[in-house]
Order: sequence, then C-alpha cells, then structure tokens
Amino acid sequence: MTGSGHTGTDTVDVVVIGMGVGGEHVAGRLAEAGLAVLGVEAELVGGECPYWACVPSKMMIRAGNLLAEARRVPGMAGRAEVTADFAPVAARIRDEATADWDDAAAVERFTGKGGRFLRGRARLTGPRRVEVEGRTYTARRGVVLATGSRPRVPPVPGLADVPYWTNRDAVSAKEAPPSLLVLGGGPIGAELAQAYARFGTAVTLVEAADRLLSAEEPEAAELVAGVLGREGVDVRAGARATAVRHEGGEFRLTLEGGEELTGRRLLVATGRRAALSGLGVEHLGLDPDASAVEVDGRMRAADAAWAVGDVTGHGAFTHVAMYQGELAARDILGDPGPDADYRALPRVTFTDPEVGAVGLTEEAARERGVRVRTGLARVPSSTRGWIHKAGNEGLVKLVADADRDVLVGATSAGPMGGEVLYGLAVAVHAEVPLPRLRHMMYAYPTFHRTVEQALQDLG
Ligand SMILES: Cc1cc2nc3c(=O)[nH]c(=O)nc-3n(C[C@H](O)[C@H](O)[C@H](O)COP(=O)(O)OP(=O)(O)OC[C@H]3O[C@@H](n4cnc5c(N)ncnc54)[C@H](O)[C@@H]3O)c2cc1C
Ligand SMILES: NC(=O)c1ccc[n+]([C@@H]2O[C@H](COP(=O)([O-])OP(=O)(O)OC[C@H]3O[C@@H](n4cnc5c(N)ncnc54)[C@H](O)[C@@H]3O)[C@@H](O)[C@H]2O)c1
Repeated sequence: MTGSGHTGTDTVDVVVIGMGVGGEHVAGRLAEAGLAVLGVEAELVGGECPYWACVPSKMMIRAGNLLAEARRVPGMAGRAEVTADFAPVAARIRDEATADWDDAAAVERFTGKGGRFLRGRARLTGPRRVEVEGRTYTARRGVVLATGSRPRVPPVPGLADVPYWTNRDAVSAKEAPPSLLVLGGGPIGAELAQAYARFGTAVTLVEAADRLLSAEEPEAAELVAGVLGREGVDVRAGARATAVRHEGGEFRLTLEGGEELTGRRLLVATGRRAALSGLGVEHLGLDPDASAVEVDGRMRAADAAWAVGDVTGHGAFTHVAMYQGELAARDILGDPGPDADYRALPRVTFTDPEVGAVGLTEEAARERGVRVRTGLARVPSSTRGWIHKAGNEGLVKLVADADRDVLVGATSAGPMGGEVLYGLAVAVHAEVPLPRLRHMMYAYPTFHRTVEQALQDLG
C-alpha cells in the first residue's frame, strides 16, 4: 500500500471509494470546499476512462478516421496512397494519454486540492467505516461509492479458460492483430471493430441480439452495420456463441448451428456490471448482489452513503459519472440545486458515422405509453450531405410526444453526428415546443439542417 498526502488522523469527513471519473470529481470538489477527504483507489486515479476506455479508444478512432478519410480521396480529390501503421497510435496512447499507465499527475491533482490519497482496496465494515488493508477509517459525514464497473463476461462454455481480451487489452495493444473476433456489438464492440478494421485487421463482430447497438434506434444500427460491412467487417447479428477454444494461437468460436469462426484475438465486449463484489455494501443495508446501487435524486444510497457513476446503473458514461459527482458533492456540502434529471441523457457511439442520441428511442417512448410521432431525414439528401459525398451516410430521427408537442428523444447519426446532437439535446432538455423548433433558422449548408428536414417529416 502506498499513500500520498496520507497524514493525520483516521477520522475524516468523507471517504470516497474508487477514484475514477465520478469519485475523483466528488473528492476534488469536497477537498476544495475544505472538507477532510480521503480518496481510496485500488488501481489508477482517473479510473477506466483515461487509461483503458474513452480516451485511448478515441485516439484509436481518430487515427482510424484519418485512414478512412484518406481512402476517400480517389474520385474526390486525386490520388492517395495510405499505409496504415498502428505504432504511432500505440505510442500516443502510451505517452500522451496514459503516461505509460501512470497516475502520478492525477494523484497530485487531488492532493493539490487538499485531499488525502490512499492506494488500496477499500471495504465497508459498517456505516461510516471503511477498511483499507487492515486499517479502519471513520467518515464523519459518510462515504461515497464510486467503484465503477467491470466487463460482464457471458457464460459461453470455454470462455473462462481462454486468454480473451477485454477493453483494457484492446486499447493497450502494441500492434493491430491480423484477425479479431469481437463478441458483443454494443458501443465498445462497434467502435473497436471499426478502428481495428481500418488498420487492416480482419474483424468478425458477433452480436447475440438481432442487431448492433441494440439500445439505439434500429435505423442507426442498420446504418452502422451497413458501413461496417462495406469496410470489410464480417457482422454476424443474431448469432449465438456456444463454445470457445484457443488452439495453436487461434481462437475458435462455435456458433449455434455449428459454424466455427476463427481469430488471432478475441475481444469480449458484452456489457459491464457494477463493481460491488467484496465491497461490503451489506453493512449499509444494501444488496451486494444487486446489479447496481440504487440512488435517489441527490445520489443518496443509504444513510450517510452516496453513490455515483457506473455503479448506479444510470448509464455507463463519463458525463453521467461527472454529473452525478457534482450532485453528490452539492448534497454533501448542503448546497441547494435540482435533483438528477436523466430525461435528456446524451450518448455518442464514436463509429464513423457517429451515432449521437438523446432521451428516449421510439421503442422506449412507446413502452412508456407516450403517444409517439416520429420524423426521419437522411443526411445524403441534405445539401451538405450531398456536397460531402464520400462518407456522408447518416440520418436524423426525432421522437416527439404528440400530446405535449415536444421532443422526448432524438438520434443524429452521420459525420459529426455527436456534435449535431447538441441542438437536439437542448431541445429535449428544455422541452422546446415543436413550433418554436420549426420556426428557427438552420445555417446553410450544415449537417444539422437535416434536423429541419426531420421536423418537416414529423408533420
Ligand atoms: C472501451 C470503453 C470506451 C468508453 N468510451 C466512453 C466514451 O467515449 N464516452 C463516455 O462517456 N463513456 C465511455 N465509456 C464509459 C466510461 O469509461 C465510464 O462510464 C466511466 O469510466 C465511469 O466512471 P466511474 O467513476 O463510475 O468508474 P471507473 O472509471 O470504473 O472508476 C472506478 C474506480 O474505482 C476503483 N475501485 C473499484 N473498487 C474499489 C475498491 N473497493 N477500493 C478502491 N478502489 C476501487 C477502480 O479501480 C476504478 O479506478 C467507455 C467505457 C469503455 C470500457
Ligand atoms: N462512446 C461511448 O460513450 C461508449 C463507448 C464504449 C462504451 N461505453 C459504455 O460502456 C458500456 C458497455 O459497453 P458494451 O458495448 O460492452 O456494452 P452494451 O451492454 O452496450 O452492449 C453489449 C452487447 O453485447 C451483446 N451480447 C451480450 N452477450 C452476448 C453474447 N454472449 N454473445 C454476443 N453478444 C452478446 C448484447 O446484446 C449487447 O448488444 C456501454 O453501455 C456504454 O455505456 C460508452
């Protein structure tokens, strides 16, 4: 166990367990406000996002997008010869993103705010009591659970015995493998499948549901599957893996029906589960086997206990962890403010085309009994999409509540789909009346003018 700024008494105001995105945010805010805060982290301060998730994956995607864009030159701007090389990507992830997976700067960022840092695995031993490697700490105001999530590995026979990759291996690889099997076609599977394929890896993407990105609109999923297919990814939706073997350096994945797929690497990207095991949440009266820690609108999980981030099950996104971290900090400090509101939860899958989405999908809105109206417009039929030509696939889909005449959800897939999303997120968040959206000016010729077309389609 190593400590930093770890001096003084074993009684503090707040103990934050897990210093990922969410925990670091709460702990930093409380320390800045003058509270005695102990931040405990078993691995690296900053958590999954900067070292093994968002940041390195987006560096891979940026590089893959450069390759794709260069490959679009023929027929548009002359000739381009592209030789993909993964080495600069791996170097950038090692040197710029993660400092070779060293969190010294992040630890200093926290201790510089006056926080105390302790490296180790924390366990609750009672309300307001936390044990780290044999030593007990008491938290006068309470504890914050911010332990994040871990990959969910499905019970496919043989899987537990083979050296499969998780996101951590996939983003810290030194080279692109010649072939890759990806199990799971959610955001992780889709983003990494495309990035690796663009570096020359022969990728097979196996998704059990009948389509990729099953949490998003089917039209967006179909778009992404089509693009991936045209880029050479072998997309197998509705495919069930029944067995896995690793022989002679190759993974062999058997599908229901007997077909066998092979690959040099196997990435398991079949979802995440809250990291609760061994944490001792039963001492707070919480169920250690629950799929997430239930929180109220101020992130309270129990008496003198708050939870933030992936562990709450409100969406495994960095912006959710930070948003919740702010709410928890405010509640602990006794500052007023609104409760959590997830109606306009935005998310972006950084495939190319990017899939931005906010609020409810059509299906989710119907399930909630909303009287739904939808509108859809395709990016290639907008002026900007037509001008853009190569790589212009995309669409905007709007989901409106016909009774209230507001948007309750929207999807913007396409070039910069995640950026186009912003206006739609404002519309859902602020419940902008549809007539006001219709009588707005949309700059010509932008991708976001597709929103205006989709509003017309909405009727
Ligand atoms: C490949 C990938 C790509 C992603 N891309 C994006 C993206 O582009 N945009 C986005 O918004 N989100 C993305 N995410 C999701 C994002 O990474 C998470 O939502 C975010 O990291 C959650 O933050 P957190 O603080 O809840 O948990 P984490 O970041 O998981 O941090 C939790 C920390 O708690 C520590 N911990 C756990 N148990 C203990 C214990 N008992 N004692 C001490 N420490 C403990 C862990 O070591 C960890 O450091 C991605 C995820 C993956 C896997
Ligand atoms: N751009 C982003 O913001 C981003 C990127 C990556 C991850 N994330 C976050 O991380 C979370 C986890 O990502 P994920 O893609 O692992 O999870 P996910 O739960 O979103 O998707 C997992 C997919 O795997 C499929 N699956 C499950 N078991 C399977 C099996 N046995 N065989 C084949 N397919 C199977 C599911 O049907 C699902 O489509 C996401 O939900 C998201 O919140 C965000």
